Amino acid sequence: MTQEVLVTHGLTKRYGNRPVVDRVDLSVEKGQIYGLVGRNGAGKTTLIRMVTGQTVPSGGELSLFGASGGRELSAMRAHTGVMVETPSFYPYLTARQNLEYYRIQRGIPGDRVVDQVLEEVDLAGTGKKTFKNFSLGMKQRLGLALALMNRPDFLLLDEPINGLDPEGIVEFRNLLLRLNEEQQTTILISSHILPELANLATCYGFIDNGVMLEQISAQALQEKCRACIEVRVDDVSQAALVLERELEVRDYEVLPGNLIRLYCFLDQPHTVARVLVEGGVALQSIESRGANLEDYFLSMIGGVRHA
Ligand SMILES: Nc1ncnc2c1ncn2[C@@H]1O[C@H](COP(=O)(O)OP(=O)(O)OP(=O)(O)O)[C@@H](O)[C@H]1O
Repeated sequence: MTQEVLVTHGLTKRYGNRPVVDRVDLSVEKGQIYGLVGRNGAGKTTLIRMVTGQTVPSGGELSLFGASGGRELSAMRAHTGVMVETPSFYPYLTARQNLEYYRIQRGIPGDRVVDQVLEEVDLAGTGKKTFKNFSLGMKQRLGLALALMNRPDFLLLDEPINGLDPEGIVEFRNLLLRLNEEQQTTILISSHILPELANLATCYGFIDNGVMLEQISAQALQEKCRACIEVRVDDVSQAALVLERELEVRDYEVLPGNLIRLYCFLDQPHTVARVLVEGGVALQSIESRGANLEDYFLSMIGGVRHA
């Protein structure tokens, strides 16, 4: 049985008359790593802030671990860990001293937790190094450590990878995968760069202008973004027949606009072209397309009319 950690129905936030989150339906299941993808200003932070209780919704419903209102919902928020902006740490304190400060301030019992979370984010060895001398990657990992201090079941991270170098991205990604695998932490992570979430998210939600455009599993997205040969022909039925008969092609799909995508013969577009022409098909264009998540995202938001 799947267990829903977060569900929203028609969740809306308006500033003045302008909806910045507009009737969003979203669901995050236990164990998922949910990638919330959208351009700057799409409404990701506002959405996350409504879940964490930092922003009051203008409309719609929200439930966390099955609790949808009042005290019950507040109690469930105690099971979440949040990293919305890079938290303000003291520049002249070490990682440990900074976390110890927040532990006391938040009333989290036992000082062992500080060492545990530092270990988990690979900062246990930073010793006397003070925060001002940390790399951006280390700063982000310290932010994550802070979000982990209350041992959350559900982590919400707003653009934590933003600005990290490729090595920092890999480190952060591995950390989240480890948390997800070893501690079954459910994670919602936002980004405006879809490929940053590749090999990490198990499900994606695409948001633009406050509107949820699509929720799709990582597997389905990979399928959609597979490398292919795209051919435009005068007669798709005839072309499909020729490809099946002459090349025994089975892995293909027919799209609107007289397009066929082949997921085989990727290194032989000339063979595909020749067979089609010899089979009496008028070939209008043939193109090899690489797998590209970012193109998919851009084509999707490009296709939406902005009000
Ligand atoms: N307190 C506020 N008052 C008015 N408008 C706001 C407020 N907070 C956010 N907005 C607007 O809401 C829209 C969505 O902002 P939000 O920060 O949620 O987007 P985002 O997807 O997180 O983008 P970014 O990555 O740039 O933060 C933006 O146009 C922003 O200017």
